[in-house]
Amino acid sequence: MHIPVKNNVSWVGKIDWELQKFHGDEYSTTKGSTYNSYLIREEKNVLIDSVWKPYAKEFVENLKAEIPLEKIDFIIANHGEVDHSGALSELIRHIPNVPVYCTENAVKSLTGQYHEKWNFHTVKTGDSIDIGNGKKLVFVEMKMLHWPDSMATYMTGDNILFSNDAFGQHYASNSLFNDLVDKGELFEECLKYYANILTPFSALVDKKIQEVLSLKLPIDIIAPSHGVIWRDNPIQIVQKYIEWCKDYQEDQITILYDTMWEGTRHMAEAIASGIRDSGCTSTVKVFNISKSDKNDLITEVFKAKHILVGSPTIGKGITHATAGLLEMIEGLRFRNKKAASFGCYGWSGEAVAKLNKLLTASGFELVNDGLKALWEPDGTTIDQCKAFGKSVINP
Ligand SMILES: Cc1cc2nc3c(=O)[nH]c(=O)nc-3n(C[C@H](O)[C@H](O)[C@H](O)COP(=O)(O)O)c2cc1C
Repeated sequence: MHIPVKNNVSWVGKIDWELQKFHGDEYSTTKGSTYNSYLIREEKNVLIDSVWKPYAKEFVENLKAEIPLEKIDFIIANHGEVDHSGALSELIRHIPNVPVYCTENAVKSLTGQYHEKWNFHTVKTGDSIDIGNGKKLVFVEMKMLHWPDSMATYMTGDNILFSNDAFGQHYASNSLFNDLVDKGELFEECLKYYANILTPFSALVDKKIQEVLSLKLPIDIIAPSHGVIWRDNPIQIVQKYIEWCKDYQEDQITILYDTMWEGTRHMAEAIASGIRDSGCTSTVKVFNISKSDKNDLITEVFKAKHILVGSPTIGKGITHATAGLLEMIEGLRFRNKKAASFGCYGWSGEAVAKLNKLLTASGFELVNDGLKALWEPDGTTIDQCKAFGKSVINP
């Protein structure tokens, strides 16, 4: 499949309607995804990135229909991850000497994964290659956004920023352009992507965006490596990233709990009603950790100014779903958020102390020592939960 992007640039990627899980089971892709590969046909023919490995053969077959493979002058590998580089082995088998432009770190990641000797040409920020017709490809290293090997490629003349994973989303669509898809769905996927993948690198995102904006390059199109291409007011997604990278929060309180026999759910709901009854106008959301999509929960943590986490005590600890979510939360290094914990227990009641320890280690400011309820909460305990909710918001 080939979709024109602008002038001599076309999309030659893959729409993956079936993808439901990404990075193993680490990221839920309920709206599928796309692997965006771009073919530039100026005096030089250039391929930017490829597709995920299972689609390598069909990618190369489709590419052959576009251009005789030996006419490809350069490959640009903006990022070594297998969802973008996965068809390169198959392609380079047909054109073994084709120069592959990438960062020094990408030579390591590509060689580490494919164990093949390609004709690598390493580039640094500001390096460029001439592609004829007065146009150039200029490289910008994007170290740790989101791998050490990442970079973006800017095409002069057509003013296209091939941003790789930055500004992308896991969102399968035939339409492929931001002005042709549902805006609500699109921004939801962008936010989910930022919250789940880019949060730990927010300081770098901020620095890199300022660096690129200071170059005052005209940007007509931002062409990421997943999801839709930003051609209608592309700067809108850059502005969103500028908001998101600055310890983002909305006026929201997110309550996350798990339960075996409903007691901790009753606590969660009483805490939520205590917050609401206190006259607090913030959005309050309550989620069962075991029943919700973990990546959506991460997005709700990203949006929150306070999170409250509840787990019953099991085996002197917390439930496995709560532990799994807190492990994800720790890795994402959220900043400027407050937290409190709660949970039911039967005899020893270690869960709240454990939650407090994990939340503190993840950078949350604990607002109190938490609330434990012995067995199923009775009326008095429910009142305590309501008061607890109120006190979390107004300590
Ligand atoms: C498998 C299992 C292990 C448990 N282990 C502990 C424990 O180590 N310490 C404790 O205080 N309570 C323990 N409990 C009791 C629960 O914490 C108690 O039933 C609590 O009220 C359950 O809350 P829930 O209704 O939110 O699931 C255990 C319960 C189960 C089912």
